Amino acid sequence: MKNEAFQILVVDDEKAYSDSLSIILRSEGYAVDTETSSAKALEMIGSKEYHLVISDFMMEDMDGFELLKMIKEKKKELEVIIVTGYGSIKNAVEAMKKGAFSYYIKSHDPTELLHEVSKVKRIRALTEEVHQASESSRYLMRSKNKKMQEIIEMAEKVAQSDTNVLLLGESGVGKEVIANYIHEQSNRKFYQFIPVNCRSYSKTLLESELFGHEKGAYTGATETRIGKVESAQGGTLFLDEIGDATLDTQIKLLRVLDAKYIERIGSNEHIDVDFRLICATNQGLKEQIQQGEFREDFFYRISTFTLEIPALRERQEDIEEMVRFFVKQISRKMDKQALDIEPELMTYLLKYSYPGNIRELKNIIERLIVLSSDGILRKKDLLANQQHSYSLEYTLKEVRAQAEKAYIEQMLRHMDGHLSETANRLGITRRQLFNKIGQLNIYVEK
Ligand SMILES: Nc1ncnc2c1ncn2[C@@H]1O[C@H](COP(=O)(O)OP(=O)(O)OP(=O)(O)O)[C@@H](O)[C@H]1O
Repeated sequence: MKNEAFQILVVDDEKAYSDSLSIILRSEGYAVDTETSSAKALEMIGSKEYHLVISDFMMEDMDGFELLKMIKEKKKELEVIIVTGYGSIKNAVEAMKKGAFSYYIKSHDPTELLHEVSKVKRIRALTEEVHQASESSRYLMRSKNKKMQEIIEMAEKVAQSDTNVLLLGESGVGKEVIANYIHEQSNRKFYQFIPVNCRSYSKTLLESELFGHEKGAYTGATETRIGKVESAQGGTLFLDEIGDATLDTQIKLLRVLDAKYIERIGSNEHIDVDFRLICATNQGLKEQIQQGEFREDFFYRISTFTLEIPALRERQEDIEEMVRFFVKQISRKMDKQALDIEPELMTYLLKYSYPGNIRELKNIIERLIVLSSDGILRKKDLLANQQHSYSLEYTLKEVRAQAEKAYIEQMLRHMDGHLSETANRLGITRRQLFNKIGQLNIYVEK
């Protein structure tokens, strides 16, 4: 961040002093506002994005402790440097214990203050970097689960070689996140990580997406286009849902892996390619081989090293931290203030089975944040507004069961857990309701 983008608010009821401080700070290029009243300063902090407040400790309308406390309540991450006379160093030290960044003694050399300001700026830049990394949808959160820890360790090891990797696991468990992690840990990290979802394209389109085409290669090919394999030059190609590639496309990929060159569609020119291949699937490739839908030779070629990522329900020790992580990540993205999680909601989230895995957990949190109007995430919002968007791997029977379960739970809550009334409203007998509660594993609040 350039100094001009670093916004400082100087608060001092002695105007002459705040003016002279602001001249010094501006001479270094910082953007500075000054304010003589603490109450006004608080208003300004609420309406403008400051990076630092430099505040006098003794002011008429509010003492430094109180102002510091109110600033930190409003904006926890906003740093405050306390300015004080020589006589009240003890108070300034106390203020640091309460969250001030540092203090500056009025009679000292102003370069001391400038030094502190540049420290705040540097730390700010570092935290922003960390935030940006953890805001990426490719960020890999560490795990407390033993199996997951082993997988991450193995991913780090395999990253050092050029081996092809096959990632197995249900939808939403983080296969793409792991593939990207392998790339980032490898020497290929200076080149690109190129993901392609084989399910998103028809056969012709997938091949053109992978290998590119020359202008006029087929109807609609109005421009020469570079394929993803070429874009992954030097880096990593990630083929998601590889089970959806047709036998023809599999042969072509196998040839590329052997010969290490491609031909764009509509051209005979050989273009040398060098990349690492990571594939992923949530289907049983072995069964597909038996049914003749997947080539055995291709399977062996892509699965030199296989990692099976566990479902979220098998790593329950991670759920609580993940919930807190996504609450922070998503609320920052949506520009919402810190949010609290109601304990009943956490209990529910810890018990839930997440058929859609981490993606589903993330979606649930996002929905809760949108619905929360008072800074608290509540269980009732989740259940009352459950949208019926299902991951595309259920049978109709399973979807029906989920919908029934959600509706019965909603009615039970509405009827304050009164079983006969609930059965009545649902148009079933009490006995049928009991059966449903058992079959669908419905949670009845006591
Ligand atoms: N370890 C993790 N830390 C933080 N976020 C994660 C982690 N694993 C997965 N996610 C998040 O969960 C979501 C699903 O992850 P990802 O797309 O990698 O799953 P997938 O297994 O590749 O899914 P699909 O099979 O449907 O392609 C993403 O939004 C991703 O950011």
